[in-house]
Amino acid sequence: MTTTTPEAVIADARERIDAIDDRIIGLIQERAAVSAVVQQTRIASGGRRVHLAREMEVLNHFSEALGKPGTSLAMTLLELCRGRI
Ligand SMILES: C=C(O[C@@H]1C=C(C(=O)O)C=C[C@H]1O)C(=O)O
Repeated sequence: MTTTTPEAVIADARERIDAIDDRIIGLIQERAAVSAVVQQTRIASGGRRVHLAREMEVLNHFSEALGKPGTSLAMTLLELCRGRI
């Protein structure tokens, strides 16, 4: 029989959390790069960097999935991807 201490369970779970966080950070960087393509293309064709109607769709997507904190998360994500407005 294997005995597992609470300390070992916590240390193992934290390692998994760190690995998940690394993946989330990578996905955010990937999202920012894709977002930059859209923004640069729009600016190059005479448009604006920011498109508020689209941002509302992103905010709604996150709030439907995650509730009110999802809105805050989406706002931070938008700031990371297009800068402050
Ligand atoms: C990427 C776009 O440009 C900007 C960045 C967005 C984003 O990162 O999701 C959303 C709307 C725009 O303000 C877009 O219009 O889709």
